[in-house]
Amino acid sequence: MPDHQDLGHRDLQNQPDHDHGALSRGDFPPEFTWGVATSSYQIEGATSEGGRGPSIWDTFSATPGRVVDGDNGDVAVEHYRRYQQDADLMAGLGVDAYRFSVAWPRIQPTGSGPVNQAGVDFYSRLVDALLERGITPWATLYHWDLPQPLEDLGGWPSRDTAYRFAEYAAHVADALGDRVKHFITLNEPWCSAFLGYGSGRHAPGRSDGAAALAAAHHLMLGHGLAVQALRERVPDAQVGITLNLYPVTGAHDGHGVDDAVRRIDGLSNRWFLDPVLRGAYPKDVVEDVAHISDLAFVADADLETINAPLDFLGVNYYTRHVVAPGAFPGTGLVEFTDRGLPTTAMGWEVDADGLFDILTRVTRDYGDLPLVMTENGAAFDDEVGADGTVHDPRRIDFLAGHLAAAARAVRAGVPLRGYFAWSLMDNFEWAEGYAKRFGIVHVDFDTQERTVKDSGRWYAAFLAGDRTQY
Ligand SMILES: N#[N+]C[C@@H]1[C@@H](O)[C@H](O)[C@@H](O)[C@@H]2O[C@H]12
Repeated sequence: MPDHQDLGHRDLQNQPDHDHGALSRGDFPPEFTWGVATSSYQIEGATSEGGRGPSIWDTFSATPGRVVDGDNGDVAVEHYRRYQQDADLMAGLGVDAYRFSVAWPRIQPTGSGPVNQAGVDFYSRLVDALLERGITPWATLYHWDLPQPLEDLGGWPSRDTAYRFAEYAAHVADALGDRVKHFITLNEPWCSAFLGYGSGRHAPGRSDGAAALAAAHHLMLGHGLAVQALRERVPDAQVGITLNLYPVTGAHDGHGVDDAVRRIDGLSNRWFLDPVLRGAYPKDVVEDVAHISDLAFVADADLETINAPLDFLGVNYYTRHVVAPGAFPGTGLVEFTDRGLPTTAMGWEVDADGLFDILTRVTRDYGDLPLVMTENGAAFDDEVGADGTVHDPRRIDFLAGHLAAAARAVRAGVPLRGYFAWSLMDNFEWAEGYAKRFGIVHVDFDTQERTVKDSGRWYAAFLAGDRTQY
């Protein structure tokens, strides 16, 4: 069991900028974990094979207008059948670890009841393939592919789903816990709840603020119950949760900006950080959402369950939020703005300093819990050249700049323990379909041919100890 002390506010000295330009893995602790990350629905395909049941993303993708170009994960990048080839790719990159997700609908096709042995066998084969190549498996239990039958029974707004998730976690622990010792319960519950049930931009595509808040709560309750199930079955496991976190900055210093920053920091970050790491919802944000929900779904012992001791916090970082009061000050409306910085293909500003800011903030405000960058990367419009290579200098610049920021955070005292590049290979980018490429390995979606991009070669060289410029 973890024994970190919550040291409260830490005085993290912002170390002087490193000798700008020189960076190597030697700038990180020797035991630092270097990896790549993916998720089941984004890469596996074979959605009707091996006894897998339907997920909310199968349903959402099949709904006209929900996903760009009507794309879906039916084929994806065929990882279900190409996992040995992909494990070879990872070995070639020289990664220490691979963060993948287990598809709940492969383990329990209806979301409850007996285990589908073919599904268990696939992940068992994948884990063995990784271990044979000296690659440590990190398993995410939930990366958004909820079994559709559970959505039909209410989905994450329903408390029962939290209990079904804990049962599923126990099955995964029983099946893989002899070889998998790193577990992430949830990936980005903010997206599952607020994009899935709030804006409807993600599966299951509902637009109901009260349902979104209930979903967020039951996702976190499921997290806490799953931590218990994992610890009972895999006592030597390292267990964490992954949150997408954002530094939030005011667009100017005019009237109302501080409140805009507080509101967005509250809903983006503290609504999940505080229950998971402090066992309480942030009071100011409870007031902000009171007109949407009275949180009647919160039962007495829930926050104690959610505040289960963790071994690490996974942080997904992509960009910063820059905000200003909305057109009607005092209404609580907030506008998201930009600073005219270079952007990725997702339209997100490239802001490596934001990585330093969010890592130091979490350590300063929430104590010495080890942190792991479970995702960081960028989408750019990559093309395979006539010579068969993929030149992606902007992704190299992105990775180098963010790794430099991570090294600065380590020097400032952040207990950062690992970094997983998002993503191993181009894949199904949710509502953007296959139009957005995040991989350090290019995939021809027609032929399934994999081509290591220049950024993949750069990452491999970095992992091999080469010094790089940034
Ligand atoms: N968008 N985007 C890229 C990336 C997405 O592909 C991952 O599945 C999510 O965990 C997280 O949102 C980040």
